[in-house]
Amino acid sequence: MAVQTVGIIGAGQMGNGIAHVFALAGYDVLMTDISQDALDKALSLIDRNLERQVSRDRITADDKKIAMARIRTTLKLADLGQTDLVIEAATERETVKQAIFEDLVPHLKPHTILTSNTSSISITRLASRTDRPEKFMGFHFMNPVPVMQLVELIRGIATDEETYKTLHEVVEKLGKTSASAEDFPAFIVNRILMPMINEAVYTLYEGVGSVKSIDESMKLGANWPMGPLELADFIGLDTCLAIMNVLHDGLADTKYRPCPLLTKYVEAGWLGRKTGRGFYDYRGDTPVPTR
Ligand SMILES: CC(=O)CC(=O)SCCNC(=O)CCNC(=O)[C@H](O)C(C)(C)COP(=O)(O)OP(=O)(O)OC[C@H]1O[C@@H](n2cnc3c(N)ncnc32)[C@H](O)[C@@H]1OP(=O)(O)O
Ligand SMILES: NC(=O)C1=CN([C@@H]2O[C@H](COP(=O)(O)OP(=O)(O)OC[C@H]3O[C@@H](n4cnc5c(N)ncnc54)[C@H](OP(=O)(O)O)[C@@H]3O)[C@@H](O)[C@H]2O)C=CC1
Repeated sequence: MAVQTVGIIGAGQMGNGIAHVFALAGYDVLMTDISQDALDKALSLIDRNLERQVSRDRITADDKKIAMARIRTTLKLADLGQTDLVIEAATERETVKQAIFEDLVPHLKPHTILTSNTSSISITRLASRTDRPEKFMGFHFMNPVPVMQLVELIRGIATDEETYKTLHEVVEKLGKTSASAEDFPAFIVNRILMPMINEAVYTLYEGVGSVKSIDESMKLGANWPMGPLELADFIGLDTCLAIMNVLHDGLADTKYRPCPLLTKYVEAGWLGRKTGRGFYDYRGDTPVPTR
């Protein structure tokens, strides 16, 4: 089944990056969110990120103009019923995702493929609440989407071969590389990465290191491009905590218990870059550790 129009639900950090790469690759994009402010912010961020690629001669000014013209926004979830492929990229809370799919399903065309950009939540469970589990997949982009090469493809227990093949072709058209993961908690990337980030928070919580020394150690000692606490702020501390809870609940192993300090930051609303403050305070000229 050919994909031409793509619906994106959630105009946050991931939604805007997904819209960016699909529009640049020639797809027509319709992005929705529950707040007009989030949609407006996403469009200006996409414009800035495309401009950055123009200034580095990665794309031409014309490519940018055509890509921006391909992105439309709406506050009405039902409008996405006209698309060929839907990518849900709303908050990492299963109840939020389930409610979105339940509201959307009555408006969909018979052939539309449904996907979630979830970091960790069961694809089989999300699919079971729709009218098309055979056309449902995990379609997991990495942050920042315009830069990261990987897309994790996760089949639910009922996903059919045609759906998998269609999405595999879409990943190739985006110029990215797919990796297939089995549908178990947090799939591959976050099954490995998030416990490492959680361990970095424990290292801070137990006073083994400071925010600065922990991030410096992993950047200079393990050649990480970002320190684990800087990366946690980049991902979003609410998303990091949500993933740890999915691992802890789904695998029933205490080694996945989220660090109490991570929970504290989330409860304070200090979610990282997206709220201006997390393990670092981003409200000044340079990021300052908050602990
Ligand atoms: C949580 C999940 O479910 C899954 C996940 O995503 S886990 C998180 C995965 N992501 C990571 O691990 C990110 C680790 N960090 C990095 O790779 C790098 O720090 C980084 C690419 C984010 C920035 O790299 P950098 O060298 O410090 O920045 P910089 O040299 O300015 O930018 C490199 C490129 O990235 C782009 N870029 C940087 N930050 C960006 C952003 N926030 N959004 C979009 N593009 C960005 C720049 O435009 C530049 O693009 P071009 O090469 O096309 O010119
Ligand atoms: N952050 C990351 O590094 C990565 C995240 N992911 C996954 O992508 C998804 C989105 O993450 P991220 O972009 O970081 O999250 P953000 O919090 O940045 O964005 C989520 C967006 O979804 C909106 N939203 C909430 N409820 C609804 C709804 N019912 N309908 C439409 N929009 C809604 C939010 O609005 P509001 O803020 O007003 O609630 C917000 O604008 C999550 O599943 C996450 O696990 C995957 C890879 C990497």
